[in-house]
Amino acid sequence: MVILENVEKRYADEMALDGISLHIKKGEFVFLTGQSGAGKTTLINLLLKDMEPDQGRIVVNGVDLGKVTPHYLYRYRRILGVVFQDFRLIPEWTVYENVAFAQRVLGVTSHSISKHVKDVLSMVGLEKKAKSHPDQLSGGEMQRVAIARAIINKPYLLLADEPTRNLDRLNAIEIIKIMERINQTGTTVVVATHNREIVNALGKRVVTLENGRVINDCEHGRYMCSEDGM
Ligand SMILES: Nc1ncnc2c1ncn2[C@@H]1O[C@H](COP(=O)(O)OP(=O)(O)OP(=O)(O)O)[C@@H](O)[C@H]1O
Repeated sequence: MVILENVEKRYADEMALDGISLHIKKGEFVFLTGQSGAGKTTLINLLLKDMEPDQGRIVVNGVDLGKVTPHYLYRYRRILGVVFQDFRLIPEWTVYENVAFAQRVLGVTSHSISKHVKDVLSMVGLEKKAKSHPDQLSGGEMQRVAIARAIINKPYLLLADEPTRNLDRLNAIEIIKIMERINQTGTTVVVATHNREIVNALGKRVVTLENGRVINDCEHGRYMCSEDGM
């Protein structure tokens, strides 16, 4: 479960999040929507503990983020998988190496890594691209590698910030279907997006932000929870 209680975040005199309270259940799939500047990225960054809130409390899987010291940050981050709009792959490494790295740092044996990489690449439909480098892949393929990397350690929570922004329509749909499949394996998924079509197609929970506040929170919602009067 993810709990935010009255969370505030300000940049200089800009109030980015203005008293956000939100509960996300284990296994939920949640879209975060809202206009540019509404506070979606700030919320994701707080969940990553990339920054601290000025007020309020954030608890993820029983971990109170306010109590996580820098020394234990890496442990907290192990329960997260993260996907960004710009993929963030290491260009000099192959697909295999990019995905395997998250397991290498945990000291997993080469034999197990090989099996796990094969499994996640198959889940994202890229088993034949293990030896390719990022510059030999399409944008959609690069994002699928980034997803494979994000899920290889079986995260409790998968966070994605505009994962389809740099993709065409068909690739965007493919990426979101993969995230839905990951969610079906039990991983809680939070996706910040402007993509109206994919939000409407999935019929998942939609939390809409405006000026740093939650203005709508709909089960089985549509974009901004508004088009069908929800
Ligand atoms: N590093 C920063 N310094 C100052 N203000 C910032 C900073 N980052 C974000 N902001 C401001 O905080 C508010 C929320 O920004 P945030 O990036 O969270 O919105 P967003 O909903 O993710 O927008 P977008 O959809 O354009 O990515 C905006 O008014 C933005 O200008």
